[in-house]
Amino acid sequence: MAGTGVFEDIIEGDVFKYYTDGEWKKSASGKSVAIINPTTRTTQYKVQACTQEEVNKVMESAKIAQKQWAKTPLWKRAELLHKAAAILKEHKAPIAECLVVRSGDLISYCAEEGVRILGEGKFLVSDSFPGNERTKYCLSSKIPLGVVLAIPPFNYPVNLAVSKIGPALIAGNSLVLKPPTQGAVACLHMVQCFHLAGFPKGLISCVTGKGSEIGDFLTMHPGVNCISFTGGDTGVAISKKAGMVPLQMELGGKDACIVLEDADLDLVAANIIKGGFSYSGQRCTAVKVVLVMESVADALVEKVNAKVAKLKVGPPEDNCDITPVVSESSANFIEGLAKDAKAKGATFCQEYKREGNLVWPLLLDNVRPDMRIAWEEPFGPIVPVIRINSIEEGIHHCNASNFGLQGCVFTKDINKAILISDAMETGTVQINSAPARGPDHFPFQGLKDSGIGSQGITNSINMMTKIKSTVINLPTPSYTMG
Ligand SMILES: NC(=O)c1ccc[n+]([C@@H]2O[C@H](COP(=O)([O-])OP(=O)(O)OC[C@H]3O[C@@H](n4cnc5c(N)ncnc54)[C@H](O)[C@@H]3O)[C@@H](O)[C@H]2O)c1
Repeated sequence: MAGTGVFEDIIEGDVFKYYTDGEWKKSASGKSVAIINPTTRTTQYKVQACTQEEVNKVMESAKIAQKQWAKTPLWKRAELLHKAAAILKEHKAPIAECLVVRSGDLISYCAEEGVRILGEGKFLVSDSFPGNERTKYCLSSKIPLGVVLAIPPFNYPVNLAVSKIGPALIAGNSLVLKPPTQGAVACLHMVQCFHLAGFPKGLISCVTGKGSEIGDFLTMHPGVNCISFTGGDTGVAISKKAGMVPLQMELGGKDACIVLEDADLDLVAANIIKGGFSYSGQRCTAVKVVLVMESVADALVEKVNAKVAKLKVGPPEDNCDITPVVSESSANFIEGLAKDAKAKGATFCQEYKREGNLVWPLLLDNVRPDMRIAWEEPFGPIVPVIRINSIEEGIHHCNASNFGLQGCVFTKDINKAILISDAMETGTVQINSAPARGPDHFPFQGLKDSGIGSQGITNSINMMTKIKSTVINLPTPSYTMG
């Protein structure tokens, strides 16, 4: 149960506390933010509404703690991360087993990868550049950035938090976490695992509150040296407001699934179900548009429909496949897309049905480019199908999107698959599988409005460091003789 056992300290009354200076505290604001249960649409939990003053204090502590942490040997940093990973895995029950095991492994991998890549630097000699003798030796190494601000989204609140925390800490940074309100409770439990591991005070903090009150204040705070954000369009706005700090942005997507005539349609149908409807479609890498060759479209739609009919719809407690989407506004948005498609003549393979935040799975056939669903990210269980007459048409649709996260192509012809993959303007293309993030050490990045930079453990560690060089100047050229 949330807030019990070793997690007792993180809650008082019915409000979860925030974490700063190694302690769980109540905000001086006396206010809280409600977390609404998507099924019952009533308040399930509450978190502190932190003030700007409290954010300032958190930033101050983070700065001080980072200076000490940067002087902590790499192996010791790794040791503490391994400890946190073990504690997280040990206490998976109250957080949710499926969220935690992968995250524990991710933290351990960060520790191991960090020890390897941060233990190495570069040595350059000057005579490789024209006009120079060998009079200068350049030693360069990776050093921390300072305070990293981590902002994960609601749909993977633990995994997408530790994918920022692990790299930041192993690289010698301190970390301020601002969890998504829907998902904050899982985040706060995860933070307690880091607390129990014994990280120094102030090194990790977790502030909760209203985006309108502390969102911009955090992202524009002069104490922040790096922002790692995963979410929607908010990220585009943040990137315009943030100062001269490195940004890692993993944003929305409109992942296309291109299906050629020779594709294994059973495999495609299974991947559309998994890729389009798991998590009720609330995944950045969900299949968000199917671009299928006209000649196989009827057969594919029939296979997908047969599988949609088998999806269990209802509350998460009943282990259903399709469960209520995160908020009423999200359900309203999805409904808007469905209504627009209806008005413009899309074929509804199932009847549109909604109760509260629960939206029944829906496949829309014969979608055309003038419909909003052809371009917008529903973040719900609706998958549009656009019938195409050539591969070029499919690639053109994919590349006309303002998003460029992932895409996938289904064909038995590897040569065509490679050509299509190269032509698709997306951060990753999956061949014969639905888009997906991971394993967590794979590079993961979005082009265009889908992001800045690249995630993946190695890339994130590198991104959260800067290069420092020391040049040794010799009075006379010196060449190694053997
Ligand atoms: N590319 C990826 O890796 C990836 C992964 C998961 C989700 N997503 C995207 O995330 C979106 C869904 O998640 P969401 O609804 O939580 O996204 P969101 O953009 O609404 O919120 C993301 C985070 O930003 C915070 N936030 C909101 N306003 C803020 C502000 N002004 N300043 C600072 N922080 C602020 C939120 O509290 C939350 O923690 C979808 O668009 C999805 O595609 C992307």
